[in-house]
This record gives sequence, structure tokens and C-alpha cells, in this order.
Amino acid sequence: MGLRARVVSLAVGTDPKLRRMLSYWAASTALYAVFAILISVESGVRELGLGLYAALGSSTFYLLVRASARLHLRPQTLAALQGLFGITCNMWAYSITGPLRGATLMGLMVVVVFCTFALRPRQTLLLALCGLLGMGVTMWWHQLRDPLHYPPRVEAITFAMMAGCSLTVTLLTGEMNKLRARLKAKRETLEAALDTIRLLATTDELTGLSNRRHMNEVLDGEERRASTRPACVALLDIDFFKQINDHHGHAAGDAVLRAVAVRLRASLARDATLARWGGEEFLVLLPAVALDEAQALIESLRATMAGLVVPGIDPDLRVSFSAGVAARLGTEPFSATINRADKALYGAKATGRNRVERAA
Ligand SMILES: Nc1nc2c(ncn2[C@@H]2O[C@H](COP(=O)(O)OP(=O)(O)OP(=O)(O)O)[C@@H](O)[C@H]2O)c(=O)[nH]1
Repeated sequence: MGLRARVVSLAVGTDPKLRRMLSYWAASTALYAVFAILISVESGVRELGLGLYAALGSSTFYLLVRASARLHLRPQTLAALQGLFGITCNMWAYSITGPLRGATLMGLMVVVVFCTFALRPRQTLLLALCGLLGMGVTMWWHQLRDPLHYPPRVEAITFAMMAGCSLTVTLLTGEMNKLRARLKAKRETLEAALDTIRLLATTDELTGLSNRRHMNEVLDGEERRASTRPACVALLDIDFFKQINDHHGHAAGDAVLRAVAVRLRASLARDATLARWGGEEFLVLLPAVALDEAQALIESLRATMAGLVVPGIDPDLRVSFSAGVAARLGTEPFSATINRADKALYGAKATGRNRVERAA
């Protein structure tokens, strides 16, 4: 990790949730800074106390957010504490800004909006009420102490307007939160539906193996790799499958297909792709395998079929398959390799079945 990346990770961590919380913190700190600059321009250096209070609070909250996982601090707790701190800053700012004080009340709205990201609507409402209480007490105290500069009527109207705006913003952000929650739920439903569609588009319903479409995608991908690594394909076809259907019923035929699929999948390596290619036909792609090895592998699969017992079906039923194996020649299209495997399979069927033939 480079020095810059290490400093960034030290400052804001690597967890996206933590980074988001810290970005909210940075935005609110920037706002405090702008407020502090404007207030100091208006009120002079006498009121540096608020700037120091805000800077100290902001730094403390940075440390608390950064260490929130270690301290087991929930985002709600942090947001509520930051909200209360913001309210006290607002009360202080209102007290020192003279005729400009009405402008500082906008800070209260920002506190409410910030907190809606972490708090539940009721908690946000409670925080907004705390803000109103704090500001109400501040205004009441000033109009009592200095009615010349804080005319009671003006203070009362200002408070009423602030209360109306603050409560409206709280309710609106609550509605927005509900909308967000609904959108999130819809997105999750859509993602689940998309997963199902993806699964249906690539999976054979009966056996759970890859379907022909997915196998074609895998073969296309292998062709696109433009690598010269060897690869073999094997086409497997269950012998006398029509008889199984005719003598034991279609459901029994389905059960045989499932049992063969399970046995084949369990016997193949993870990097081999096995697909149901057609009715009772399976295609195996064996990447990075030479023809001799592929033939031996399919031969061993054929041998294991002798012991296959299909649950719920006559235990005397013996299932076998015939197979044709072909190696991909150079960078030929897999369709050509499969054609040669198909011819070899035809040969295996023609020479008695339950055999594995290799393509020329
Ligand atoms: N139960 C069941 N049967 C299927 C399915 N798909 C295809 N089949 C049947 O598979 C049988 C294939 O028969 P054939 O092509 O004559 O082949 P076979 O009887 O296996 O004979 P050989 O391949 O020459 O050994 C047909 O009867 C199809 O109806 C399926 O999903 N389920």
C-alpha cells in the first residue's frame, strides 16, 4: 500500500459505511466553519469562544465516528449526540450575532436533515423538539433580559416561524425516509427476481446442471480467451433411455436423468463444466486436459455408472451411457470439436453402447 493510501485509510478507514459517516461529518464541519467565519466577521474576535467550542466538538466527533466500531457506538447514538451539539452551537450563535441572528436559525434545519439519515422519524422529531426547546429558552431569556435588542413580539414571531419550518422539515424528511425505505425494499425484490431469472436462464430445471445456453456461453468464453491451452469435450448419451421411459414411466426416466447428473457432477473436478445438452445427452468441457487423460476420466465415469442405484426405481435397473471424446484442435471453434465428439459417440453406440470412443 502506498503512503497516500495508508494515510487515507488511517484517516477515514476502509469500511464504506464509516466513510459515508465521515463524509457527513466533514460536510457539517465545513458548515460550522462557514458559520464561524461569517459570525466572526460580524461580531469580531470577542466571540472566538464559539469557534473554539465548535472546533473542539467537531474534533471530538471525528474521533468518536472514526472509533465508533471499537467503542460500539451506534450511528443513531452518534447522530443524536451530533444533533444536540449542533443545537447548542445554534443557541450560542443566536445569542451573539445581533441583528443577523435570524439567519443562524437555518442551522437548525440542517441539523434535522442530517439526522434523518441515521435516526428514525420519531427520533428526528424528538431532536427537532429539543432544538425548538433550546431555541425557545434562548429567545425567551434574551427578550426578558434585553427587550430593546430582542423585542418580545419579534422573538415570538421568529420562534413561531422557526417552529413551523422545523416541524414541516421534520415531517417531510420523515416522508422521504419512508420513500427511501420503500425504494430499498423494491430494489431488493428486483435484485432477488433478477437472481432467479439469471438462474432460470442458465440452469436446467430437471437436473440443476448448466443448460445448453449456459454451456454455449462458457464455450464462447473459452474461445475468447484466445489461449492455446488444451481442452477436451465429451458427449455422453444414456443408453436405451427410451426403454427406461417405456418400461418404468416418464417420471422414472426423469429420476434416472437426475441421478446420472448427480453422479457425474460429483465425479468431475470443479473446473469441468457439465451441462445437460439435450434430452438424455450431457456435454462435459474439460479445460487444460489432454485427450488421453480426458478419455480415461470419462471411462472411469462410465465404470461408476454400473453401481448407480436410482432411488424409488427397480434396483435391478442398470444405467449406462456411451460417450464420444474429442480434443480441441488448436483454436478451432468448439462447435467443430463437439461435432467430432458426436461422431465418436455415434461410433460408440454403433459398436454396442456402454463404451467410450475417442474422436480421430
Ligand atoms: N423422462 C424423460 N425422457 C426424456 C426427456 N427428454 C427426452 N426424453 C426421452 O429420451 C428418449 C430418447 O430416446 P432415443 O433418442 O431413441 O434414444 P435411446 O432410447 O436412449 O437409444 P440410444 O441412444 O440409441 O441408446 C426419448 O424417448 C425421449 O422422449 C426428459 O426430460 N425426461
